[in-house]
Amino acid sequence: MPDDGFHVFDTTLRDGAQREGITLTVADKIAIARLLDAYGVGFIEGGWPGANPKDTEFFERASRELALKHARLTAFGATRRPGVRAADDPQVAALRDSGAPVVTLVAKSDGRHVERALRTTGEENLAMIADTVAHLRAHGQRVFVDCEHFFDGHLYDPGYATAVVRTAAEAGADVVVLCDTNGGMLPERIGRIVAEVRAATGARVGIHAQDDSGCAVANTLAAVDAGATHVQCTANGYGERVGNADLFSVVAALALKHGRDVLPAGCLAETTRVSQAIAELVNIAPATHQPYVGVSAFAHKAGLHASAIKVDPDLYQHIDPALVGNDMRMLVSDMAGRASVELKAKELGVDLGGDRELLGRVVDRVKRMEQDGYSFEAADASLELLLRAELGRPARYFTAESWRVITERRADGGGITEATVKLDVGGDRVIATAEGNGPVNALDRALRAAAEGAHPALSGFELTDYKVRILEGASGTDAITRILITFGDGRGEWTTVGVGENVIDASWIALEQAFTYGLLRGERPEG
Ligand SMILES: CC(=O)SCCNC(=O)CCNC(=O)[C@H](O)C(C)(C)COP(=O)(O)OP(=O)(O)OC[C@H]1O[C@@H](n2cnc3c(N)ncnc32)[C@H](O)[C@@H]1OP(=O)(O)O
Ligand SMILES: CC(=O)C(=O)O
Repeated sequence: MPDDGFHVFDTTLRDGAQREGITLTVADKIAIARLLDAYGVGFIEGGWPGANPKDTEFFERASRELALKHARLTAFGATRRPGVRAADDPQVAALRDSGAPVVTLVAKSDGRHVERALRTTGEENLAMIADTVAHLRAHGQRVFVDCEHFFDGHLYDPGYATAVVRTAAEAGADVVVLCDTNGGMLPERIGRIVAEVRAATGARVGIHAQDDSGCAVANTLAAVDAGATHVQCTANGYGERVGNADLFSVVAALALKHGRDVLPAGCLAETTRVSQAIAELVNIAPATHQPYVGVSAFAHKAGLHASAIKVDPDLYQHIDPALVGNDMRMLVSDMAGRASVELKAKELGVDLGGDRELLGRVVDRVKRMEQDGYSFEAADASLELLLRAELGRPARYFTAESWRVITERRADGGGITEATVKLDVGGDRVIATAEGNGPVNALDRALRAAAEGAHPALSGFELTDYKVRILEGASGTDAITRILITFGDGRGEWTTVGVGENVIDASWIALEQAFTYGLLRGERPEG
C-alpha cells in the first residue's frame, strides 16, 4: 500500500468531466470510481456538490454505495464568496455536508484574477482562503487547496502567489496544489517555480497541469522532480479544453522510471484494462496512440525495428509492455522485412521454420499487394491466409467458380438486389441465389446458402464492421477501392481486406476470406 507521503489524486469525475463530449450519469461516476479505487489511486475527486443535482446525488450515493478500499473520496468547490463568513456560504456548506472526508478548494492565486474575476482585494482573497480552510478543518475534513493560475500568477506577482500558498498552509491545508490552469507552461519553468515555492513556504506542494502546450505529463514529472508530492491527473488525460495530465502516463512513469511505489502491488499491470474500461464508460473510443496503454503503443512497423526486436524486444521498447498490461504487436506492411514477417507469423501461430527464402517471398508478395492498394496492418486474418498459401498449406473450404450481383431500382423507389454464387464445396458444384438490402448483404447470404450445408459454423458468423476506402481519389469513379470487413463469432473477431476496381469486387474478396478464416479459426481449440 503506497504511504501518504505521495498522493496520486484522480480528478476524472470532476476535471475529466469538463471535457467537451463527456456527460456522465451518476451510475457512470460510481462505476468509474470503483475502477479507480481498484486501480489503487489515493484520492478520487467526485465532483462539486451543490453545483448541480447530479454531483450532489453522487456524493449522497457514494457514502452509501462506494466501499472504497484504497481511495479517499474528495469533494471539490470554491472558497467562500467575498464578504460572507465561510459558515454562512451555502456552497461551502455543501462541501462540509457532502460526506467526503477530503475537500479540494479552488482558490485564486493570480492577482489579476482576484481583481478582475473575483472583483475583490488581495487581502480579502487571502481571508476567504484562510476562513474556508479553517471552517472545513474545524469540521474534521482534510483540505487541499488548488491554487488556480498559480504559475501565471507567480510570473505576474511572485510575492502575492507565494502569500496565497503560505496562507493556505498556515490555515491547515494539507497540500497546496499549484495549478497550470491555462496549460501554457513548459517543464523547466514549472520545476523552478515549484522549488522556489517550497523553499519560501515549507508547504507540502502538489501539481495540477492542464495540457494546452502538450506538456501536462512532462510538467507533472518536472514538479515531482522539484519536490511536489501530490499529482492531480485524469484517466486518459480527459479534461477541460485539450485535457489534463494523463493518469496512466504519470503513474507508469513514476512507477517504472522513478521507482516510486505509487500503486498497491499488482495494480500497475491493470493499467491498460482500466484505461480502456473508463474509455468505454465515458463513450470515447480509446486513443490508439496513447502512451503505455494505446493499442499502437508497442506496435512495430519498420523492418529494421523488427530485425532488432527479434534479438531482444528491449532494443526498440522503452519498457516491457506487460508491465502495464499491454502487448507488443508486429505490423506487416510495405515497410516490413523478413524479421517482421517471421515475428508476425509467430504471433499468429504459423510456423515458417525460419525459411529465409519463404520469408523473402512473403515480404515481396506483401509489398506488391500493398503497392496495388492492400493494407495488411489491420487485416491479420488476410495475412494469415496469405502465409498459409505461401507455405503450400492454403485454407480452402470452398472454391468460387463465379458470382453475380444484380440490383434493380424501380421508378416507384422500390427495388431489390439479388446475388448468385457458384461454388465448389468439397467436390460438389453448388449454386445458390439470395436477395439482400444491398450487394454485400446479398453476396453474404448467397455464400452462406451455398456453403452452410457443408459448413454449418457459417451460421454463427456475423458482420460487425465494414469500411470502404477509396484509393487514388483523383481518378474519380475509376478509383481503386479497399474494403476492410470484420466478422465475429461470439468468441472473437477477425478482419480481412479486399481490393478491387469496384466496391463489389473488393467486398467479395474480403467476404470470401472472412468466411474462410472464420472456418479455419473454428478448428482451433477455444482460447
Ligand atoms: C479551473 C477550474 O477548472 S475550476 C472548476 C470549475 N468548475 C465549474 O465551474 C463547474 C461547476 N460550476 C457551476 O456549476 C457554476 O459555475 C457554479 C454553481 C459553481 C457557480 O454558478 P453561479 O453562481 O451561477 O456563478 P458563475 O458560474 O456565473 O460565476 C462563478 C462565480 O464564482 C466566483 N468565484 C470564482 N472563483 C472563486 C473562488 N476561488 N472563490 C470564490 N468564488 C469564486 C466568481 O467570481 C463568480 O462570482 P459572481 O457570481 O459573483 O460573479
Ligand atoms: C483546479 C483546476 O482544475 C485548474 O486550475 O485547472
